[in-house]
Amino acid sequence: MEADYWMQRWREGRTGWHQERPTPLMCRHWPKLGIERGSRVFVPLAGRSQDMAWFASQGLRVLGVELSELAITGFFVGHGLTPKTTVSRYGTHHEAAGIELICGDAFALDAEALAGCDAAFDRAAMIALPPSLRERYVDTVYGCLPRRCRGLLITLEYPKDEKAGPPFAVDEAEVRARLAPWGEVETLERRDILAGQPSFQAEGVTRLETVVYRVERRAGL
Ligand SMILES: C[S@@+](CC[C@H](N)C(=O)[O-])C[C@H]1O[C@@H](n2cnc3c(N)ncnc32)[C@H](O)[C@@H]1O
Repeated sequence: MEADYWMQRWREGRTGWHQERPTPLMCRHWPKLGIERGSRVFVPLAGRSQDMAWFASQGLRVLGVELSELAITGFFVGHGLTPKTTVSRYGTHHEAAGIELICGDAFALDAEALAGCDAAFDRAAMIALPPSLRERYVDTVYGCLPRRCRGLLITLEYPKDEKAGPPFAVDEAEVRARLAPWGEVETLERRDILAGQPSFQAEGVTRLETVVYRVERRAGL
């Protein structure tokens, strides 16, 4: 999944992953993390997710990274906000109402870029990437988060031979193996969602589950 692929999907409005409401499983599990008001939440591969507005409504600050300018503009316009714009080595930063979105490549981020983050939220980000990019993604994003940073990761699981991604199936064994070098992983919920996903059924998918993990960057690495 190269940048051109995502740019084209945004240009053509093929953004079937986008939800007009905050992710219900996030609203349900986020309070368990005990993230204090004023904390900063990192949202990788942010799209124009309403989850970011939900974080702001909870008194949290947001740092997102997203390749598509269309997605970022759509987010701010959709919320009636006019962001201030600055440029750094990571890309063009757009900021309004405590929400800062970098129009840039997540793979270009480093520990300095994420230094101020206390929490992270990964929905449709890790699972948006093919296996060949996931290792690099985990090393860049999870590996650069500050110690003790904690958050939620939401994945999808389905029989891998029944559908081509994205979204890709990322099973629990893979999540645990990939994140083990960086921190702790706890499974909070596993839910069968096939009945509510007609597009997966139409592709012949016979099992579809979503899994919510609590992840915490280990201290001392
Ligand atoms: C499946 S969408 C999910 C968006 C969002 N997380 C949500 O839940 O609505 C994946 C997003 O990641 C963006 N993306 C893909 N590769 C990226 C990269 N290397 N750096 C930044 N954004 C990227 C795409 O443009 C797309 O908006």
